[in-house]
Amino acid sequence: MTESITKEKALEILKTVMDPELHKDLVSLNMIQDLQVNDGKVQFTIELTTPACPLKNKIEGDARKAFEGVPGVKEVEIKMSAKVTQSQQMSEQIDLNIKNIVAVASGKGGVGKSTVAVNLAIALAQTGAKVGIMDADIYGPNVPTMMGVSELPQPRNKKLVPAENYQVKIISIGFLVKMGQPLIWRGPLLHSTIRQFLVDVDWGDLDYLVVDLPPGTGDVQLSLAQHIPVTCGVMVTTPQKVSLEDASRGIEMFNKLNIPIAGVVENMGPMILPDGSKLDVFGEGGGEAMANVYGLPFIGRIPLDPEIRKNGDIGQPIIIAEPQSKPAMVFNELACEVAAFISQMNHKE
Ligand SMILES: Nc1ncnc2c1ncn2[C@@H]1O[C@H](COP(=O)(O)OP(=O)(O)OP(=O)(O)O)[C@@H](O)[C@H]1O
Repeated sequence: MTESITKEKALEILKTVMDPELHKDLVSLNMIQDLQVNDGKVQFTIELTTPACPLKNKIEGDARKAFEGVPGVKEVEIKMSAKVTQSQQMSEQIDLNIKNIVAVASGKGGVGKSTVAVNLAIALAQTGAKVGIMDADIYGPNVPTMMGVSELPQPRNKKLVPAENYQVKIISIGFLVKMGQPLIWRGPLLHSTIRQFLVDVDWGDLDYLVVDLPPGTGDVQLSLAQHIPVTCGVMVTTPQKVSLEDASRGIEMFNKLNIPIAGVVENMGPMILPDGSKLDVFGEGGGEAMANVYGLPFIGRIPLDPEIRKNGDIGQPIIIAEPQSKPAMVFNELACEVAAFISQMNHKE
């Protein structure tokens, strides 16, 4: 049987190719975009940190060489492009007093993205930071329910005033639509609403704004993330294969937008039963393995726990309702990881 080349194998190979200036591999540096492997043909784009990269030819040559003699590789097609930092461009366009925007995303619905966003926001606020959460999930804006708020205060000075609970300021698309009433969000309406959520909301000064993106990695999510000056992303997945495949598309979405990823979170891992044994529902470890393949930090494994659902439903996130529980501790560590990632990023700039 002849060996065939897979996307995972191609990524492993690209991980051996170093950027000669940054002394890190191209995958960890998020320089590999649009990787495709079909019938022995490997295609990808190398995105350079600066358009006038003097080492462009060397990087391309090294990447090509890495595939030489690899079984199953028939052809290698490399495109070179240059990075434009979306968030930098946009911050200049909108005058914001928000220091850092963290976008929480998932490849598909129901994996616990909002749960992670809400608990992350509260954990960050509990460290003393000024925090807001923007619920941009047009398909299921459930942040208000999870945060225990149902309406916005009266506007002030022609600006929307966010609701507030657990020291977190809250804005949600859910405040604009009646419960259970579907609303078709066409692109321009969605974008103007999101922009309004940034510009026309009296956020005050914020250290962190956590954004709960709609699930998925299609055009809606892509253009939404493009309309917000995102500092970094957090990818939420469950451990099972289908969810992981969707999550890897999510990682590629962030890469396409040049948004650095603070890490991957695996939610709904094995449930810990009262006798200490584990009940495996969706599996375990898939999120961490995926993070490793993409050279990303793995920043949290949250077990499946009925208390998370119960407390979410009554507007008391687990980090508030049961601060000593295992999931609450994981959320605290997750918040530390995200904050550390951002401070390292800001340090580099
Ligand atoms: N680790 C967990 N253990 C038990 N229940 C959980 C866990 N994580 C999330 N849930 C529950 O699963 C449901 C879906 O979670 P959540 O709304 O956070 O997911 P989502 O990915 O944001 O979904 P959507 O696609 O609707 O945006 C909620 O009822 C939530 O309380």
